Amino acid sequence: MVSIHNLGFGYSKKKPVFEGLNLELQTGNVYGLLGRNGAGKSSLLRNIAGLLTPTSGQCTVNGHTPHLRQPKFLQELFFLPEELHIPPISMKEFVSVYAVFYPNFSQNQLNEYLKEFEVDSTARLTELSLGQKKKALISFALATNTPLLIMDEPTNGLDIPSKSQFRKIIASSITNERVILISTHQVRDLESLIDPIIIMDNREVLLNAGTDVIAEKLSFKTVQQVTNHEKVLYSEHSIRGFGIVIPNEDESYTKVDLELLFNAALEKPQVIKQLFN
Ligand SMILES: Nc1ncnc2c1ncn2[C@@H]1O[C@H](COP(=O)(O)OP(=O)(O)OP(=O)(O)O)[C@@H](O)[C@H]1O
Repeated sequence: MVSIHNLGFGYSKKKPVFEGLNLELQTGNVYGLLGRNGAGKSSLLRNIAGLLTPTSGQCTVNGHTPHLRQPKFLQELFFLPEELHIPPISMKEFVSVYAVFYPNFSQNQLNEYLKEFEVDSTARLTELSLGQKKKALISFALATNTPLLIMDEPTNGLDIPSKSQFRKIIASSITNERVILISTHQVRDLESLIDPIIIMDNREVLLNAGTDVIAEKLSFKTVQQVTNHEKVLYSEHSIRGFGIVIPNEDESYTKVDLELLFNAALEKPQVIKQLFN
């Protein structure tokens, strides 16, 4: 559904944000996009949403070129940015203005999500708290039923119960016709939801793989002593000992620890690229 080949982008010619970036996104998945601050996650999302124009390469979404912003493409995409710009109107008025742009918008689904998130649909959106605003717009975004839904840091500002409601709602709304792409720093909050995992660093995509493939290739363990140093891709001290990432050589599958995976990818980018490409 999303196909990116050799994509280059920069805010100035001298300083590219990414170069030669390749990425394929298939329907039926909730992708988690990870990367350190400034890695280019928001810029990539905005390129896919057609809000920024690539300097080289191609990006297509369901056959559309995003930056041309053709009406048919805009109907198929909902982009929820990290910083929300909300008009001083109620959700009912918001629906009457914006729902017409989305042919598969469902009022019933919107009501269901707002109820699940316990958001007052009669209040002016600008008078809601940050978390409530986010939940109102996440509900609207999901109710548009667009084939591509992009959310930049959606769980920022959500309290603990809302994060679990978010996971539940997203998990129930993914279909075989849809791609949900979520950029996040809050890997612990979304660990059970996002799969495949995309890691961006140093102007490129280091990894784009499902957790089944990751577990096939890497083991995540807690050990008391780090031995066999040459095999250990990454280790970090914790209260329980050392969390380590090593190549999976004995076909025993461990649960993927996203934080360890992320740190391992940043510490040994070439090894991770070789393992997965
Ligand atoms: N409007 C802009 N004008 C110029 N440079 C920008 C602009 N927005 C972002 N950048 C630069 O582009 C690079 C990538 O930024 P981007 O916001 O895409 O990263 P990110 O991975 O989303 O970061 P974060 O995790 O901090 O949100 C950074 O070096 C940033 O300084």
